[in-house]
Parts: sequence; C-alpha cells; structure tokens
Amino acid sequence: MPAAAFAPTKRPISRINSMKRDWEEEEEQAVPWSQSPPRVGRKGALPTREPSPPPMQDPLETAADRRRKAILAAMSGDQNSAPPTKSASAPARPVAGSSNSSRSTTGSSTTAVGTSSSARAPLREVQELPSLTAAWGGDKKRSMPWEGDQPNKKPVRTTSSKSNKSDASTGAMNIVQKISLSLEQQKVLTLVVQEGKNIFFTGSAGTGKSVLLREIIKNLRQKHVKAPDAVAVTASTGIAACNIGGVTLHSFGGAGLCLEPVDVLVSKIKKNKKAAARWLRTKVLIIDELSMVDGELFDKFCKIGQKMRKNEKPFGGIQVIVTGDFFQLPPVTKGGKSPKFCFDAATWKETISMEVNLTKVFRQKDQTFVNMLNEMRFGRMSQDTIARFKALNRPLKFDDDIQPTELFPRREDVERSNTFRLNALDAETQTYTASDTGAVTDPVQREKMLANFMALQQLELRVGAQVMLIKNVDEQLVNGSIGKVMGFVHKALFTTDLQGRWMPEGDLADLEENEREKRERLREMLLARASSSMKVLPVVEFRVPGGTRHMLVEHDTFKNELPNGEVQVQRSQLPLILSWAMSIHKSQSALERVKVDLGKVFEKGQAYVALSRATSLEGLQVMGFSGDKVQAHPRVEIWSRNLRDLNTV
Ligand SMILES: Nc1ncnc2c1ncn2[C@@H]1O[C@H](COP(=O)(O)OP(=O)(O)OP(=O)(O)O)[C@@H](O)[C@H]1O
Repeated sequence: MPAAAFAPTKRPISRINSMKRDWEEEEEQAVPWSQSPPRVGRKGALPTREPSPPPMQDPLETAADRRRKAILAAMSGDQNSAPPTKSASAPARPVAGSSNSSRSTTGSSTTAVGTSSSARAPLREVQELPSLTAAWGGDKKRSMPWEGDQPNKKPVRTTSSKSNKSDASTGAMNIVQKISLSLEQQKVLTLVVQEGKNIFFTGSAGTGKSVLLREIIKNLRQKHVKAPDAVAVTASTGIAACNIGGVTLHSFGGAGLCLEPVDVLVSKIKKNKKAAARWLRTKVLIIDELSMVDGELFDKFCKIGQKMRKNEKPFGGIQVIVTGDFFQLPPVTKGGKSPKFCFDAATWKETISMEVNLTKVFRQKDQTFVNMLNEMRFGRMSQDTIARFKALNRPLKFDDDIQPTELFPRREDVERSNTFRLNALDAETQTYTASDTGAVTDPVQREKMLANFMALQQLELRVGAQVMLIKNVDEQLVNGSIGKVMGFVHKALFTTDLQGRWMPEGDLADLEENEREKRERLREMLLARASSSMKVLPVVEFRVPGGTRHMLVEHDTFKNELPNGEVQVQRSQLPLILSWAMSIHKSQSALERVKVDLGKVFEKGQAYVALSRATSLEGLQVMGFSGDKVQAHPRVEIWSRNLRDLNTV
C-alpha cells in the first residue's frame, strides 16, 4: 500500500475482539438513515438537475451497517457487492453518452464542454442540436466507444468535483464552452446524412474534423438503424481506428495487405464469408486519417466494391465519406518511394463528388498562433514566423508541478522518458494488468491490434505520477485531461467532501474522537488483512477549466469493432496513461503544455502535427526549430490550391 493510501497510523492493533461490540454500540444510537444533501455531498455525488432516486436500502440500515458492509465487501474483494457509495449509484455527472444520457439516445449533434459555476450548482444538461435523424424516427442507437454505454460496459464512474480556483498558471486553459457544430460543420453533416453525398472533408489541425466525423457516424447509424452493419467505420491506421471505435481499412476489406491484383483480392474475399457479407451489406464506408491511405489501395477498394456488388458505380454504390489532412502524415512507402496520395488515385474524382475544406480553427484561440501553424502547414514560413517559433525555445514555468508533455516521434523514447520519471518518485508502484478478449485469436495479429490501443497492457502508477485521461468522462474531464495521482484507495472506502475533493480519512470524518480512533484501528486491521484480494484504484487530481477535480479512476473498455458489432479485440484497463511523454502518432488530443524537440522529427508533416497539438504559444516549448524541418509535400501543396471551403463551392 503506498504511503498516501489511507495514510494509516502506526498504532498497534488492539481490541480486535471488541469489533462486534463496537458496531452494536453504534447501532443502538443510530437513527434510521435517510438521504440528506450533506451526506450526498460528502460521499461525492454532485447534485444533478433531477436528483436520482435514493438507492434501494433497508430503511433500518444504519451508517454503521453500511460502513461494515463496505469494509467486508472490500475484504472479500467483491467490489460489486459493496454497498454503493453515491458515486457508484449516481455518477457525479452524466458519463459522456451513458445509456441514461439523452445525448446517447437521440444521436444528435452536440458534444458538450462546459462547467457549472460551482461544484454544487445544478448541472446543465448537455445541449443538443436538432437531430438530423429525427425524421427517420431513429431508435436507440448502438453507442460509440467513446460514449461509455456499451451494453456490457462498465462506464468510468467518477466521484469528482472541481475547485473554483482561478487558473493560476499559463492562463491557457480552454475557455469553457458548449460545443455545437459550426455552420460549415453542419452543412457537411447535412450533405452526408440527408443528401447521401460522397464527401471528402479536410481542414488544418484543430478544425473539428474528428468532432464532425463523430456526429456523422452517430447520425448515419440513426439513419440506418434497421441495418446495424450498414455503416462501416474505418481508418488508415490501427491507432486512428481505435480513436473512432472502428477497424483498419485493411481489416474491413478482408483481403490482407491487398498487394495482389484486384481479381485475386476479390476471389480471396469471396472465400471469406464474413468479409464477403460485409462488402454486400455496407451502405456507407467511412475512412478516417485518409492522408495515410495509399492511392493504389483506394483504387483497389473502389474496384473490389464494384466487383463484389456487381455494380459499376464507384465502390459498387457504397456511400464513401473520407476525411483527413494531407498536410499531416503521408502514406507509408518503402525504399524512399514517393507516396501516392488518394487525391491522385485514378478513381478519386469519380468517387468523391465534393471536397470540402473546414476553415474555422477551434483548438487554438490565438490568431497569431493559428497563422504561424498555417504557414508551417504549407511549408512557407515568413522570417517573422520563424523568429517566433525560435523564441519558443525556453523553459516553461508553471506554479503547479504538472510538467509539459514531451512529444517524441518514437515509442522507445516515450517509454524511456516516462519510466525514468516514474522511477524517480519515491513511492510504491501499483501495477494494473489489462484483461484482453475478442474474436481475433491469431496471437501476432492480436498483439498488433492490441498495441494500437491507448490503454496499456500493463500500467504502472505511483503517487505523484503525471497521467492523462484517455476517455471522455463528462464535459470537463475529457480524453487528454492531465493530472497527478494523489493516492490509491479501495472503491468502497473512497470518500469526498462537499466540494468533491478526496478525503482519505473521509469515512471517519463525522465521528466523535474516541469512536473515530476505534474505527481507525479497526480499519487498519481490516486493510492489513485484505492483502491481494483488495485492489486499490488511483485517485487523480485533474486540471480542468477553472481549477482541479478529483476522480477515482475505474476500469473501462476499449475495443475494435467490425460493422456487424463483432468485437475483434477488447481491452479492459484503467483509462490512464503516463503523460510526461507521448508519441506524436498517439497524441490525438489537445495539450495545454507541450515540449517538442524538432531535432528528432523525421517525417514531413510530423513537426506540424506535434506543434499543432498545443493549445497556446504560452504552453509550447520548441527546441531544434529550423525551416527545413517544416516541409509540406509539394504534391499536396499544389493539390490544395484548388480546395474550396463551403462558402465558395
Ligand atoms: N463546433 C465546435 N465548437 C467548439 N469547439 C469545437 C468544435 N468542433 C471542434 N471543436 C474543438 O476543437 C478541438 C479540435 O477538434 P478536433 O480534434 O475534432 O479537430 P481535428 O480537425 O480533428 O484536429 P486534428 O487534425 O489535429 O486531429 C477539440 O478540442 C474540439 O472539442
């Protein structure tokens, strides 16, 4: 048990035999329990607009009963049989997209980012744009992996709150806001969902392509609600596929690496019943991170669709929605061969009826920074911009101890850096091993797919470790939130104060001194006995807009799913990674504090990807900046001259 867990006192354990009598004494004095606001607060559940009904409890059950049950359940290692804390029965805020959230059932287009004015104020409902699918009378949809309401999925439950401290460091926190799609995002949504167009939408980093794509997927699933496998969600790489809960384009195709001629690939697919059915049933094919798809592959897929479906239309008539930024990472090529981008594919023009450029940058608020990044994207930087980037070579200073996340091109560097810093912490290691399942049995393929998850097979944490949340929990705690591990505690003993701040001794807080001492000794004894059957969970203090929030982090599920719902691989793990360092490829979210050494960058577009993760210049440190590290591919630059935004098409 690490030092911070429960902070046990070192008094000798005595009066073990008095345990029963102690409980009985309290029972006599206790009054029947009824729900009361202070207790709700103390246990950490923030009041919601419509308070959830009190949990089913014996009205005669006393506080002592509940504590005893909690500790005994903890002892037996049965977390589910422990009497639920309010946090477990009524999550502090609606878990993003949870089954009882209105957002998940309507599938309409709002992703909320917002906060209440105080931890105890009623929460705002997630606001929704009018659903495009209302007209189709959409049924309950299949939820998206980032929404947390998979049928067998245990959502991240949190007991958390924010403190209303003002942001004392860079001032670079995102302004709290609700997200509703911009006009140009809405137009694309309409073109795709209502008009059924084949569209490629692009835009510089942070223009909301991913946000829009998620809304498109939700709405398309609503539209095709009667054919759940009609919408195939894919991406060029495993990591990108994991981010949208889909599979790689290769997995969807069912023909391996697709190096053979189309006829050979088609006969290969025909021999694979599942893959053949997929090609026939798919009505919409979505491909994310298209910049990394080779143009030859695009052509092959187009022709496979025609042959499999016996339909001359591109992709055999499947609606094709593709997105990505060709200025970011290019297709992987062998032996220094120049990549063939999808826009150069022979079938591109006949397939894609509209190319749309999103123009509004959301990630960075500072127009100077947006302009600098844009110049960098095109590989044409003014002397002024070069000087500004060079000036970012200075150490960042903050008045808390959250370090900037260092971005590296190679995974080995990431691991080395994180391990070094973890080992520097003088605290006990808690190791969390993932539980992996899924239909893919080939060990090599399975390992490869599992390696694409952000969640690690083995997660090692210590008190003081800097971590990143890798799932959206609510409007404040999102994929990319950074925090520090405060300690470890068993779920049944996790208690917070009225503001939702963790109280390691919280379950003792309302007792008289002598009673409290008895309890402390009893608890020490029970915890000492609990040994390995009692797995403690990390409590993390996250930075959120306007302050910090404490959260008990529980296991969550990550999966790769084929359009028919077949789970290829699935991992249950804590939704946390160490965040002192991260790979550029995996850094999908916005980062407030970033450090990049461009001396280590080797691919075109990689420098741009890394720097564009930063939300502000104040939170960005750049080493090794030089003009030649910042190159756009000439072919992309020429192609992009004809790209139009929605105001001009
Ligand atoms: N309509 C919107 N209103 C407010 N914020 C938005 C909107 N759309 C996107 N955002 C925010 O902008 C940021 C960037 O969005 P997103 O990750 O979707 O961009 P992207 O174009 O996919 O970026 P990248 O190419 O770098 O992956 C996110 O923090 C997202 O929440």
